Amino acid sequence: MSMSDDDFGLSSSDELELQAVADQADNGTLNGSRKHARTGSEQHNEPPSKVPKTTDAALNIATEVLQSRFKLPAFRLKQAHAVSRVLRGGSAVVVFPTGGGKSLCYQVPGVAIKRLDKLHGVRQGHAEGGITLVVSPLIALMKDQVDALKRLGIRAEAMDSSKSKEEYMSTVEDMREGMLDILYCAPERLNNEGFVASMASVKGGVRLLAVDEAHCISEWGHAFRPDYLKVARFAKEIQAERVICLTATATPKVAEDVCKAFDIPPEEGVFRTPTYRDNLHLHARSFLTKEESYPELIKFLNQHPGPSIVYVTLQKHAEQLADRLRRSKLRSRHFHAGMAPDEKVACQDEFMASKNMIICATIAFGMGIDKANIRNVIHYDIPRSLEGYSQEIGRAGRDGKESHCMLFMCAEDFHLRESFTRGDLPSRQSVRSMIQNVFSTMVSGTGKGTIIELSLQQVSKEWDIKQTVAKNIFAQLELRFGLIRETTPKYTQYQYKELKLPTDNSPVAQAILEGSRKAKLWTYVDVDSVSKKGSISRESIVSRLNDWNERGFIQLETKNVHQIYLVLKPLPSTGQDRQALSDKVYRELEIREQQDLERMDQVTNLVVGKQCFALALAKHFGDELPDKAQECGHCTWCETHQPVELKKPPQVPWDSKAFAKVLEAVPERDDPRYLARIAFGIASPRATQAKMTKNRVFGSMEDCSFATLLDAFTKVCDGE
Ligand SMILES: Nc1ncnc2c1ncn2[C@@H]1O[C@H](COP(=O)(O)OP(=O)(O)OP(=O)(O)O)[C@@H](O)[C@H]1O
Repeated sequence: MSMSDDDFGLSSSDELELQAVADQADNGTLNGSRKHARTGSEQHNEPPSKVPKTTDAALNIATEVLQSRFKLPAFRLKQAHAVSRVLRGGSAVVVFPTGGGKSLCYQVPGVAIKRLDKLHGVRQGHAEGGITLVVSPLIALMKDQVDALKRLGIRAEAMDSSKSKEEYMSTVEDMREGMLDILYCAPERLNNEGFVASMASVKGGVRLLAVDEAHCISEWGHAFRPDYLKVARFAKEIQAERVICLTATATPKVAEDVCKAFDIPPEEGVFRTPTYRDNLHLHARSFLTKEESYPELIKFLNQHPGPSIVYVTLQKHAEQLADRLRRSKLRSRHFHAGMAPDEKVACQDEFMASKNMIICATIAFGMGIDKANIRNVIHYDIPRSLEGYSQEIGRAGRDGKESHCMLFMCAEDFHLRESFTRGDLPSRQSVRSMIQNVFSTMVSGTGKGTIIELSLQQVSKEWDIKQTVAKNIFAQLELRFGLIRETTPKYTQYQYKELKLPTDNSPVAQAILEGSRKAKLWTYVDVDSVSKKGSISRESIVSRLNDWNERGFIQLETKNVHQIYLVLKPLPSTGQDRQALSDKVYRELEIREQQDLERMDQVTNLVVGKQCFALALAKHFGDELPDKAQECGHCTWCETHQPVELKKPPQVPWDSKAFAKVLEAVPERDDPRYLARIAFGIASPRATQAKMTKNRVFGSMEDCSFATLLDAFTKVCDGE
């Protein structure tokens, strides 16, 4: 089976976001340049003496807010501990399982902080007010949260790219006037100079900075995003009084990294609740092929009726499986981020109301779904990591009733999983050449005004480096080496698919419609030329497009984004220095690949291990079973005391004919990874451009291990 970028449905912006959070990212240790935010009283704008000290008063107010505003009777799990620490001015890390109630840990303080000020008679006048800022990577979830808060009468807003200029300005104004309690934004927003400046001058300051999906900060996390490290720097720059980091999945190492990034003392500042849930029965089975596993899936679903989620890796497989289940007389629908917004909503609504529906979905489904009676969560394909697995099974049985989680290990799937991981690491030569060229040809200006302007899309094409990886290389140059600093990007090209565009006779709408180029599927808008032609500001055009997108009239995508980096230090100028820098960057990318491969092994080891699944999972997160029990009593291991045996396809002998054909089809000998990827069936910008993904040799050696292929092609390229 071969894989291409399209398989991941990267056409849809929220899948991009989700994928970025969920998929293995690609960068390395950035410890060297970590800048620490101050915490506790040291971090306050107010003198420490004015910080409320009595826990009881803080907790009383928090409970009062919980009951009167949020209409909930009492805190649960360790919510009260975390809220109380935050209200006393401390920073915290909260590790609660999915649906554990993390949001309340910052939402309640977001309202209670100001009441507490009043009670203690502090911050009257000038410094009154302030806001709670929430950094969250998922725009769709942000909107849901804001709507829910508004319904409760809490002054909340979100700053996302779909905001029109007017809406943006009105939110900024509200902030200035101290009219806002909670503001959500995406981490990318922190690269926007205007936003950082407005946060630094918000009336009353940022009282609390909440960082959602905080595991993205850690290089040990399954979804490391170097951009996320900028949140720690940002916290310091805007002098956030205190910070609360929230995640559902943090191994001890990840929690340690998050603590380090924000100077949170691990002993008092980390609030963790056990992930173990005794109503979840964890099962696993092993198969050679999907044809073998499908009848077992049907059997399982028939034996365990009730609302179910079946997770698969690729969008097209979600569609195909749902279709197949329907043909097997099961009520089923697919869900993935490539669907139109109203289709997604309809699907979710139907699932929420149903008592027997099966959703075949990619990982895009589930976040924000608060359905208590999901009876089964099935991984029909191998999950990407134990963190992902744990998060996904956590959606089952929130009502506490018996629920079943089945993991199918299918030998056929390993190829796709490995392709994901192997597809990220570019060749060393690509990274060297990219850095060499960027530093010599894309730098402009002098002195303080020196900038690097580039299009990641072009960089990616030219040097055969995935865009996400290229972005991470620049994040390394920024955070680890302090050479550059990313600033507000520039968009030059927008494109949209019409969904149901209403009549809009406004001059700006007319200018867009008349000045755009309509192709079969997409309409292309060159913002600068439409602006010139129609004498309409760039901002009005962009905000109208965003408005249409927001209302579901169009599906909007931005193209030709130009990344702008300010140059902070003299860049290495000799070829030798640039190469040394590139090699340091490359080393980190190699480490990421290794970690991602290990993550896959961890999933396999859970299933084939001679240990209770629930215990092994708890241990992975630095936890244990209640009363130090060694067995849960109802997982596959506990029921059989036999490890699941991994089915392995018979070893295929080395196919020298296929090897020769690859060499014949690909004349280049400059990059063994390029050759190995083509043989293995992994798309890359260079392969796509050379139309190699359509060539017969693409994926022709997928039965070989990638490492073996790499070895063989390296020998050829080295002339051995
Ligand atoms: N103390 C409480 N009492 C009753 N309901 C609560 C309490 N805390 C949270 N909830 C409810 O639990 C549900 C899940 O909460 P929330 O969305 O904050 O979880 P989460 O930990 O952020 O989950 P996820 O990891 O999926 O984002 C919500 O419906 C919320 O209202």
